[in-house]
Amino acid sequence: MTSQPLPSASSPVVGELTVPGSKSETNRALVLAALADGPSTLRGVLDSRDSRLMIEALRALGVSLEPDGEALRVIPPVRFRGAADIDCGLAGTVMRFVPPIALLADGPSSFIGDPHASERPMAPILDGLRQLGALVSADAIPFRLVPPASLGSEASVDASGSSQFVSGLLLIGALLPSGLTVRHTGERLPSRPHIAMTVEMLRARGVHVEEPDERTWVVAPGTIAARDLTIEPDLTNASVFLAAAAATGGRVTVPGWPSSSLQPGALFLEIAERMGATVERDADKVTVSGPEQLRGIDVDLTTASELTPSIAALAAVADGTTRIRGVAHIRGHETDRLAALVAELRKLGIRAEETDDGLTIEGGTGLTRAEVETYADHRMVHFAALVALKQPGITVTDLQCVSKTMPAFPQDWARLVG
Ligand SMILES: O=C(O)C1=C[C@@H](OP(=O)(O)O)[C@@H](O)[C@H](O)C1
Ligand SMILES: C=C(OP(=O)(O)O)C(=O)O
Repeated sequence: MTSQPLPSASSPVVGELTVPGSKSETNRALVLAALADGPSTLRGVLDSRDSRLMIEALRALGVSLEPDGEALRVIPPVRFRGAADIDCGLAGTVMRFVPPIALLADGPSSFIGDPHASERPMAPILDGLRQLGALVSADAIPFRLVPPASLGSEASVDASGSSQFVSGLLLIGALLPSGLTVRHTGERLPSRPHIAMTVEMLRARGVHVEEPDERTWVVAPGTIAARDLTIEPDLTNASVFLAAAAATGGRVTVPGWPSSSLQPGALFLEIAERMGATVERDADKVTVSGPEQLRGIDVDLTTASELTPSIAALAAVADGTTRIRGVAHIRGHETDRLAALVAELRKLGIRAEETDDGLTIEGGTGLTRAEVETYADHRMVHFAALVALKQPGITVTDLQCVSKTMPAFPQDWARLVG
């Protein structure tokens, strides 16, 4: 694959940009519409590789998903049917949210994915499905799942590797005959806002979910009410464009920012402020303005680990040391993000170290031109695009992998930066 040049910013980045729907909310809304008691109409649905994989996976299981003007009409089947070779790509939400649905199907299903998908942690959720009665052939992709004749109601999982193990189980809990109790057995639990998003979206559909303590969720048996909804814009993707303003002393506005959101991308605003940027809100518009020079910070990203590659890029151009903590589990994301970021920062001439649960980055020393490797990870493109603003001649190996969550990223970036 030939590497592609990324634009540098000869002047501060200034502009306004609307971003498409949230990956996390889209793929939950699709699953919940598929499990619901009637048809749903979804608007603002993200069109990206991860959402297309989810749509195809649900279709394979018997769900009807058809365009209805700008919206998507989802009609659940009377009974899910087992399906062969359901492709998860590299999508965590597909590989962790669809196998629980296959537990409810009339026959076996099998799951496949991209080469790196087999490296992503799956054992805890597959073990959770075994506790509910399934026969599962392996502990990683590819695997085959045979649903049981009678379904259990309790699963204990160590979700320190991914919050999606808890979310995936909770999504089907109401449709199990006795409901579902999920217990997290591990020490740490990353990405709690994503679990809160799952719980809130279930409650919004009439499902009774209790959280008796911070490691237990109890879902009552019942139906999941069909619901029409409009998906929020993806705030993690939006934050990359806001970060362009922060890095260059520019000014970028994103419209459509929700007044409150469970997306962890919303936390970018306070992190940018701590690094020296200014954040303004005017109705649904958020504007970030960059300072003359960003400053390094000490930041715990346990709740918002998706932001790590963008914050690492800002850290590289900020004065002083940045410490990113609480993200050990991102070694199991699209790639080992801690190793990837350290390798690529060093290529760019930046001193960076991996710690037990994060990164230390010595910023502000200037960058050298380099070819940044993406490791098929869309957020490594975000990292590369941000550092490239500050150093002409930076290229990236696989720009197209941004299609995982935002296919229009290259065009939108060129328009804003160019
Ligand atoms: O449930 C979700 O939509 C997500 C949960 C998080 O996963 P982890 O808990 O594995 O970090 C997040 O990083 C991922 O991008 C999306
Ligand atoms: C970790 C991510 O994705 P996934 O949903 O595949 O886990 C991500 O988008 O940063």
